[in-house]
Amino acid sequence: MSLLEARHLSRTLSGEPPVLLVEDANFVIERGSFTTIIGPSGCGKSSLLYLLGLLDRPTGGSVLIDGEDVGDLDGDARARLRLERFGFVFQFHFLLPEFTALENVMLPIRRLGRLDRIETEMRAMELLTAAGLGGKAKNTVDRLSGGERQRVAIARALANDPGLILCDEPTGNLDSQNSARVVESFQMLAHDQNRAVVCVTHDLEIAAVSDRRISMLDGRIVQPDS
Ligand SMILES: Nc1ncnc2c1ncn2[C@@H]1O[C@H](COP(=O)(O)OP(=O)(O)OP(=O)(O)O)[C@@H](O)[C@H]1O
Repeated sequence: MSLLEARHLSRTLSGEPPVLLVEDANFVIERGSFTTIIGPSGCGKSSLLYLLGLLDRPTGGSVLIDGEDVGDLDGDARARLRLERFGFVFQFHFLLPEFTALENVMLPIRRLGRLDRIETEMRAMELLTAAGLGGKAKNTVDRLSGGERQRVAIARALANDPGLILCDEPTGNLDSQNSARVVESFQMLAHDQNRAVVCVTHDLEIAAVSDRRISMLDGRIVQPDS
């Protein structure tokens, strides 16, 4: 059974005329795979990612997680699923700048509420150490470089051990060295840790090293399995 599936997935914004963001997307995402979503600016890549991540609701079709259609879930159930099953990494990291790296990674663990305070701190510290930031865990985010911030954002995305990592232009603000490091970590998360990584990107080098590319044009998928 696939981890994530888009089945006739569509999103239209009502208006005169209506704006078609995503039209009839069909694909499956398997564990252990690194997938990129590519295509020209405005073709609907982010819109598709938001649907997959339950950050937006489709106007047609469905998203399935472990074979279950999540369309009927209410907002609270969707928020819970996001917290348990997904990690998100965006171009702008959305970390809390006045909090330390450690506190930022601890936040989603505390929100899920399965670990006590000491376990939460240990888990967050483990993730930061794995990201090469053990020595900077107590730095506030505004005292970290762009590359370090994005590594904290990845550690935060992994906080609750999600099977799915969804990213939107995660290297958009990084130089080539930091960008390569982020991409390596995505490959490791997919191939060594058997998670699924789905990444919207303009960067053709990242697309080239991904296992699979989903190409979009004008809201439609044009090459589902290139
Ligand atoms: N709330 C909105 N109202 C009107 N149009 C919108 C809205 N949100 C998105 N769009 C339009 O929908 C289209 C798809 O947007 P989306 O952000 O998904 O594209 P994208 O491929 O991710 O673009 P980029 O690569 O530039 O980030 C674009 O033409 C955008 O202008």
